[in-house]
Amino acid sequence: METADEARNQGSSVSILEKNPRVVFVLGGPGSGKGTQCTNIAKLFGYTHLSAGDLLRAESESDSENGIMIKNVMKEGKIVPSEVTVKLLQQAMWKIGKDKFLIDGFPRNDENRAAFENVTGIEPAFVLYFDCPVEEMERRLLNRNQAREDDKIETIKKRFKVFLESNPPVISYYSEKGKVRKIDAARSIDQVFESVKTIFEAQD
Ligand SMILES: Nc1ncnc2c1ncn2[C@@H]1O[C@H](COP(=O)(O)OP(=O)(O)O)[C@@H](O)[C@H]1O
Ligand SMILES: Nc1ccn([C@H]2C[C@H](O)[C@@H](COP(=O)(O)OP(=O)(O)O)O2)c(=O)n1
Ligand SMILES: [Mg+2]
Repeated sequence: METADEARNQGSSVSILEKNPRVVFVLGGPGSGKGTQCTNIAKLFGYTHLSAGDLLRAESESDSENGIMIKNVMKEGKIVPSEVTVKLLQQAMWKIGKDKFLIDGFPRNDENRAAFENVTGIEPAFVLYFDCPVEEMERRLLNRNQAREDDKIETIKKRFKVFLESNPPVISYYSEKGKVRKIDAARSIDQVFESVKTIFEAQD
């Protein structure tokens, strides 16, 4: 995997990282409302929304050598190796060339977090954390209707288990840095967005 220095030596493609883009990580369990809220935040506050899951799904549908591996990992509810995901995020940031990104569904574990930091040298401005009870997340996922292979109950259960194990170390790491903005995500979409707005208005 490229380090920040190696990437810099490769010239113009890394210009976006040299600009030190503003990055907000958006975390929360499967079904907590990350994607829904990111769409609203992007519109109102001018961020570019990058969903790690969407990038991985697109990669898994391409001819990429990693396609089958990604599909299998997702079906098992596990987390794709960081080098694959970080590369996709980094490429998307270069290609889009904007300077304010919402990174949705990443970092999902401590390995994701450390890899992103090492490769890009970027620290998030803050971390938005949608806190929602598992029962509510399960109800939402079973009604999501996006024909996602991983929204079947067997995979949903596996994803919850992985989330409950892997998310706390990430939240602890950023809590110690005073960067976590936790939101009660069990309320309506509009109520959650009111809290989100307050946070972005205070930060921007
Ligand atoms: N606050 C909310 N209350 C009820 N349903 C919601 C809420 N936020 C999102 N949803 C719905 O729940 C499902 C999961 O939301 P989504 O934004 O895809 O979550 P995530 O990206 O965290 O998995 C979607 O069908 C969405 O429309
Ligand atoms: N950083 C990430 C993000 C997603 N993935 C994989 C594993 C996740 O269960 C799937 C789906 O992620 P996605 O963020 O789209 O899922 P939710 O919106 O939380 O329901 O992708 C990953 O391996 N690593
Ligand atoms: Mg999502």
